[in-house]
Amino acid sequence: MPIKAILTDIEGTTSAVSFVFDVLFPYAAKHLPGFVREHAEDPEVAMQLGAVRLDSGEPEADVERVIEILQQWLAEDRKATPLKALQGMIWKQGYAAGELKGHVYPDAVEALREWHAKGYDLYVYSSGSIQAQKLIFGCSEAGDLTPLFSGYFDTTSGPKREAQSYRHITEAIGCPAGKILFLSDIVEELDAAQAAGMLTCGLAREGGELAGHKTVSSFAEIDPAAI
Ligand SMILES: CSCCC(=O)C(=O)COP(=O)(O)O
Ligand SMILES: [Mg+2]
Repeated sequence: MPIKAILTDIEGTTSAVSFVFDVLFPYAAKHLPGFVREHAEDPEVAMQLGAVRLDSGEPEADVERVIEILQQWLAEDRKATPLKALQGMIWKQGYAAGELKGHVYPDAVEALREWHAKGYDLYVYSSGSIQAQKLIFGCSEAGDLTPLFSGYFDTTSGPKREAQSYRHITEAIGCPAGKILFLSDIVEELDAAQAAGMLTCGLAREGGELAGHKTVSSFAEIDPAAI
């Protein structure tokens, strides 16, 4: 069955882990306290602070305590939806100020452009919020790549290591799972996508093998027509 859609992870797949860990996360950690204090009453921010109180089991937490919880989650790299939403809002300011530029590997840029031109529908699935996904590709070192994508999925579709999340995404994309190719650097994510019926390809940019999945070190090695 030929591939119709390609769904890609970001961190470690289209973009360097080091960009996320050494640039994006520290930027969010540095600006989070000031951002939350300044915007605590803004409806979008207030909604996320409420979700932190709920998820942490601390319904009475004041703003300073919520900041502490968020900093703890940041340190643990917790893929919590309210943290991810707030990170996206903070990064938006960094991209707008010219302090951030999204890293996308040149081989990923070239392949994504080629696949789009050939008619494949391209989608993103990342733990980063949809806003953060649009920013990394929209304000990338290679320019605005968002016209290449047909849609974005984040943790609101479910955790990346659970097959059910990929079933939700398949339904949203609207084509059979067997026509969707999922790309990731994490074997548990590939396993979950495969369990939901998707085809998979692992990215091991430092070399090596993602057990049970075709593995490549660059997008240049992926030919969706040959999968
Ligand atoms: C949208 S860039 C920031 C990515 C991020 O916040 C993250 O947690 C990485 O998640 P991924 O699912 O892309 O590995
Ligand atoms: Mg990844």
